[in-house]
Amino acid sequence: MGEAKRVHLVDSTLRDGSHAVSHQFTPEQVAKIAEGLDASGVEYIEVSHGDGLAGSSYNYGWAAASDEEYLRAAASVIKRGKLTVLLLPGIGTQEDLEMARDCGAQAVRVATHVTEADIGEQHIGLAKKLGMKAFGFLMLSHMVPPEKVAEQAKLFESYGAEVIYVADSAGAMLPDDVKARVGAVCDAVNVPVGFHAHNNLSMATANSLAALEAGATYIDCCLRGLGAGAGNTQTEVLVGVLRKFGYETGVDFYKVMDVAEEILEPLMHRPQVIRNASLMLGYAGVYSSFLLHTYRAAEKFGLDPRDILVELGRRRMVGGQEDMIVDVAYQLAQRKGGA
Ligand SMILES: C[C@H](O)CC(=O)C(=O)O
Ligand SMILES: [Mn+2]
Repeated sequence: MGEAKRVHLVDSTLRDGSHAVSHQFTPEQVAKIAEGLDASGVEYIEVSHGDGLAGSSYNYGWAAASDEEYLRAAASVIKRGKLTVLLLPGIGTQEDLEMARDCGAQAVRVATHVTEADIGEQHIGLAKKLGMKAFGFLMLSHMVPPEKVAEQAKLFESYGAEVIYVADSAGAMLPDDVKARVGAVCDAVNVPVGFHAHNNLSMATANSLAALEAGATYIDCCLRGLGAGAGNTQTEVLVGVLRKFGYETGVDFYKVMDVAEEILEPLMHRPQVIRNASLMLGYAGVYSSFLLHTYRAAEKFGLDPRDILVELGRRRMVGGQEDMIVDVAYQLAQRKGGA
């Protein structure tokens, strides 16, 4: 038998997954989940507001506790894994990153829109100065061709990023789209490449495998697939599937299944299924964390959320423009009312 290929897993239940519980995890719950992930052997455990450090706000949804409380809770139980944070330049600041480092975060993923890696240069630089592992994370990578993703990945690499991620934030890609983008990035940079999937078209696990086939070695996942929109690649499923494909994750399959069923599942507000609106997010190629905002706006203005999503896709709206959803809904309602 050949040597198993190593895959690095980044579990984002306590970051992307927080979208699905409206950022209402308590620090005690965070500690329990982080402890379970760590005991299962998960290498990177990401803890932040769904929209990254300092995401707790009117715009992105108030969290039940501060970043510092969450990070300290997780750091107090993580023994083997690396506590990781996500930071969107413009939302999170240098001070937020320093605070995360003080709390014990060892890695940061600096996330920018796929065409805007340049706004991540200072944060990558600071992360390295603080002794943290710095990842560059290209959001909504489906929106541009593979060459453009590769160009932006090279920028991240030039700033010192040690891993570059292709993120299918809207769950809009099919395996060939993933292979084209991940393959182009792998050809362009000399650092490891990762992939972050969303499950809007039920392709998250298949797309994660496609990314590995194209050369990625880091893959994101969340217990029970918890996450924005239709959620992410399901950690415990991915661990089982990767075993069957001959990959080594270092994660104990049974233990991680138990963490999902016994610790995470009772905390979920609703089952993580692909509802029609999430399907529409993938279909229309719209940012996953727009979903709850879209539902709220649809209810407020008496609209079908699918119409709002199609319009958001048509306008090519990007992460950070959540406040515009209400404007779009208002305009659609005006049009519908014949005003
Ligand atoms: C801040 C975003 O939600 C990052 C992410 O998980 C994605 O782009 O997908
Ligand atoms: Mn995501």
